[in-house]
Amino acid sequence: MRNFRIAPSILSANFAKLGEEVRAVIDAGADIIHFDVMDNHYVPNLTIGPMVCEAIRPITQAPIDVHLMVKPVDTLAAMFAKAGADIITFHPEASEHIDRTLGVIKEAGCKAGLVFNPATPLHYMDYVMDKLDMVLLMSVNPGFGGQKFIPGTLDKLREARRRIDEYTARTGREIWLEIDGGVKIDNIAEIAAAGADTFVAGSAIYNTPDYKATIDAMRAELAKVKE
Ligand SMILES: O=C(CO)[C@@H](O)[C@H](O)COP(=O)(O)O
Ligand SMILES: [Fe+2]
Repeated sequence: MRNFRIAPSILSANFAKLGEEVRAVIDAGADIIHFDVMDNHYVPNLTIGPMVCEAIRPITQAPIDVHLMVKPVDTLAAMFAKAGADIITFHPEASEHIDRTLGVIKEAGCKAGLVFNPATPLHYMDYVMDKLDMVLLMSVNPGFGGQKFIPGTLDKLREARRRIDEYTARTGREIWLEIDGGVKIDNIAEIAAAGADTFVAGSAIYNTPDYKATIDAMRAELAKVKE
């Protein structure tokens, strides 16, 4: 049985009380804080930077998973590592030198990952598997919370799971497979069955009145998944 991790995206949190919102989802049983960084260049939206990461760092011991939707990547990746990020992922199309960017993140002491948009082919991971700690598949086009899950992502997840399992069997190294966009209580089991082990959920958690009830319901769905 795979370990399943739930990663609320603070993009849908109430920014007027962000610290409380981070604490609330962790107290409600979440495993990871997903931190969406958008630059109004690589994606048409603008969110939060390293200063906000630094501000929430003392609030929780849970890993902060920084999803960089920015171009260029390297300078900001280094700044987020300094600000206390644990995991930093970026979109391969946004980096001129993917291997170098992965190196910048790893040398700064963080776990590194690549993010695949719905139409981005998985071959970007081929020659850098040894530097990857996470593969993140977008199940919506990046830039906004609250979008609908793109069903074609399920086949892509199965293919990513196959590649990661083959790599792990060969090397003994684990790579997390995260899914991001439109994850809800009613589709999380199907997404897990297709291969994901880490589930970003923004609106599905933060737009509900009882975060614990929502996270418990997600875990109950995950408990039904047969591998
Ligand atoms: O990276 C992104 C969007 O670009 C996400 O992390 C969203 O924040 C997920 O939001 P929901 O689809 O779960 O509402
Ligand atoms: Fe994200």
